[in-house]
Amino acid sequence: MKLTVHHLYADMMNLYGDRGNVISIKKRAEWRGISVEVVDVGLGESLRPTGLDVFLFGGGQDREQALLAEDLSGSKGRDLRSLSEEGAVILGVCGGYQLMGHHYETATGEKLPGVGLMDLHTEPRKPDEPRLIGNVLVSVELDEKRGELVGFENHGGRTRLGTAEPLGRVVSGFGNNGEDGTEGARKLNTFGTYLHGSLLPKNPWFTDHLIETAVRRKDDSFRLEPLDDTTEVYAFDSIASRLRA
Ligand SMILES: NC(=O)CC[C@H](N)C(=O)O
Repeated sequence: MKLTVHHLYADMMNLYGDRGNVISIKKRAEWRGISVEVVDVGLGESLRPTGLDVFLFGGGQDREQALLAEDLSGSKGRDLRSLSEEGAVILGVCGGYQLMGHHYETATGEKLPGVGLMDLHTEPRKPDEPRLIGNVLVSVELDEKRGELVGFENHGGRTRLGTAEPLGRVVSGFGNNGEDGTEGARKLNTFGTYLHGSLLPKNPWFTDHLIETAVRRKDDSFRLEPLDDTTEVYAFDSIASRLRA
């Protein structure tokens, strides 16, 4: 069994160690005997799904996002929309997440078109509003699983959800816009979130959910064996306990 991790714009979208998400998926899959190939997909390059895939899209600043918006406006965006509708596993963080909606309006008022994977859009912060920065704790219900995610957010944009479901509810921090208590978004197996950190190393249950979902598109009975997550749980708890206090 071989899982392909498609790392979108690896060299441009890697704020706050988002590359850690790629490493986390790779290691946790390999520790269960699944071999993993990581494929970087840069500007002008097409997606080549294999049927057992995870697509990862990290965060970046407005400057990078403008370059990507153009790259995503053609066949790559169309391919991502079909993959998302088929139930492929796609995760976007912050700048990547913002481009998964209908549009992102930058701090200077440039309206960048998004891929439209989910019904949401992102507005710029108003001149008197701060950037939303800090550690975040989010409670999440995913199918039959209920859990929490910790991460670090740093964004000016305010995301407003249309019909897209939130990924979770903010326990501490700001989330999508600092107002409505929602964090991230989800449609089928497409996920967007403001949580850097990087996210997946500190939230192993969510990493496993992504791996398991990707494999179960081929083999419905597939289950991951548990791992010893002492280190990951320690990393999670050291932040979550402070945020709950
Ligand atoms: N951290 C990020 O990915 C930044 C995203 C976006 N440029 C914003 O500030 O809203």
